[in-house]
Amino acid sequence: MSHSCCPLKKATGFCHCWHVEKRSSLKSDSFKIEEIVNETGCLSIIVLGASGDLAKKKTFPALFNLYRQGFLQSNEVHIFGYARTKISDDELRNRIRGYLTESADAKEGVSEFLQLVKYVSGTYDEPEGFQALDAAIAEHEISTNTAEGTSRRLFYLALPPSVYPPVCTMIKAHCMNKSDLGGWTRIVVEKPFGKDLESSEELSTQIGSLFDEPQIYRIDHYLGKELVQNLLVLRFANRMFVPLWNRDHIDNVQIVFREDFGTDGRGGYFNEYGIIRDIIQNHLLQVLCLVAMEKPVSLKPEHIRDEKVKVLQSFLPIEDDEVVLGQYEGYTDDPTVPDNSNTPTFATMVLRLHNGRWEGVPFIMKAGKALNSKKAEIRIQFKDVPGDIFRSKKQGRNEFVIRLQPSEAMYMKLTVKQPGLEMQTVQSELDLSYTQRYQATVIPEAYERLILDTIRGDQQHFVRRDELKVAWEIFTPLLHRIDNGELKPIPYKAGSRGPEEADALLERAGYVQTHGYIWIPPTL
Ligand SMILES: NC(=O)C1=CN([C@@H]2O[C@H](COP(=O)(O)OP(=O)(O)OC[C@H]3O[C@@H](n4cnc5c(N)ncnc54)[C@H](OP(=O)(O)O)[C@@H]3O)[C@@H](O)[C@H]2O)C=CC1
Ligand SMILES: O=C1O[C@H](COP(=O)(O)O)[C@@H](O)[C@H](O)[C@H]1O
Repeated sequence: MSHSCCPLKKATGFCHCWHVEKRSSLKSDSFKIEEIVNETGCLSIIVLGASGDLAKKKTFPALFNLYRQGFLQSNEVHIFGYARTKISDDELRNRIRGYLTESADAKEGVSEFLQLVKYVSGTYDEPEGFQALDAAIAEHEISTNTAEGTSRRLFYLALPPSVYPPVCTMIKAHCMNKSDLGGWTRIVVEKPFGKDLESSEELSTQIGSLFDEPQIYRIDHYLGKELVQNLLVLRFANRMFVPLWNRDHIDNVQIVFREDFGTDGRGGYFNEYGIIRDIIQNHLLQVLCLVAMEKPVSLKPEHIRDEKVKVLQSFLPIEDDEVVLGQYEGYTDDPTVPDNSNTPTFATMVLRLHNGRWEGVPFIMKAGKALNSKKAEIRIQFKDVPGDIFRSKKQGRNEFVIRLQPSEAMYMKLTVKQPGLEMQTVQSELDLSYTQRYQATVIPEAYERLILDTIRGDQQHFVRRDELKVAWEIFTPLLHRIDNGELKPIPYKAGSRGPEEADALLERAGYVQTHGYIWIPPTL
């Protein structure tokens, strides 16, 4: 490393500047699940609902990033957009172009990538559109494959769940992989998968009658986030956490999602679902499973998903007095939202597990839109030190915080001696901030990682049917009470912390807030 920046080096022979070294680390080989084989040959990715919000903001950008990094090869892959909107190939390309890259070095690839994208227009419940789609895919397969080529077809349903059944029926009837020489047909379905236990089971049965479970990828993009994927490693590859991760040491766990904007033009969708179905029943519950589950037998997808199901089966019913709902003022100004809407845009609730590891430990789930900040994190608060000779309890407890976004980090809040002559204690932290520690690493977008998993046939980070069923069992009684108007959201100001009653619930559940200390993400 050159130390020419240091003015004292000449006099002392040493550099006195601080440098953040770009250290190489000891890395293990990446883990490969034995059954997953790297395949080659023609790959068709079909984005259904290509005219929509998710497709332009997440699906196409993720595909572009995979292409840019060489995971999608131009001699193998073709991407098809499909929707009812009547637009040309170029119109679709122009719609998505602006979402593809922010970095200058990636600009060149954009036009090449867009040439791989074609558009087919059609309805979701009639054969004609799907026959045209099948013909377009087949044409690509014939032109790409050598005589003995395979055919891999990935259908990404970026659509409202209400159209999943007709779309799956049409795919099954008209668009399946036909090659005798190998390949597959897979479908990716988005959340929310149903509205309650009954509708979700109905949807699962309909889709299950058309596709086998290994062909269905129920995506929950929180499972593709870097720090969520780190949870298994953190918990099961670090000896120091093993004795601490249980009811003997942990007082409470919080899993928090906050957004500083409202429903932003998605009011019609959101009002039908609400914050519990949109965020808590899927994203936060999946995170909770990874925090609470036992060590799986191996990293095989089925072993991991078996452990998640056991956690989900251990929940006690949610009590109404452990739920606070909110709705931000101005939510019903959206013309697609009825004035008398009872839909919560905020919820805090306590979930309780009835098992040996977690009995008595509240898992506090908190999610809200139009709040005063945007972040998602897991906050594990430890119990007080018995016989605390420093009386440091007043300053705050040990907390292990996993910041999922923004500024990915994990930090451990500790009580330490305040530097100086006095014996005083102060709250501080051990901090692993990703922007600082992994400066040269670009953290992949969740969708990028998960789409790559679907191509590779890795189901580890996708939700299995029985997992989904138990997830709905937990929330359906509460959701029905809200839908029936038995529980009402409390109004809160947009840009606030949410209803004050939520803080009171946190306190009742045992969370002790640290006063006068805040973690600040380090800057470079
Ligand atoms: N947007 C987001 O940030 C996220 C979305 N999701 C999920 O992804 C899926 C797609 O979301 P999003 O893109 O926002 O949805 P959109 O409302 O943008 O719908 C996508 C496309 O589906 C078609 N469509 C819309 N409503 C209907 C309808 N009632 N009947 C038939 N077709 C319809 C439209 O295409 P056309 O009219 O051209 O056929 C539309 O462009 C949903 O399941 C959503 O919950 C999940 C995570 C985040
Ligand atoms: O699934 C959804 O997630 C987004 C938040 O995703 P994030 O990756 O930005 O945290 C949320 O805005 C949306 O309402 C919901 O449908």
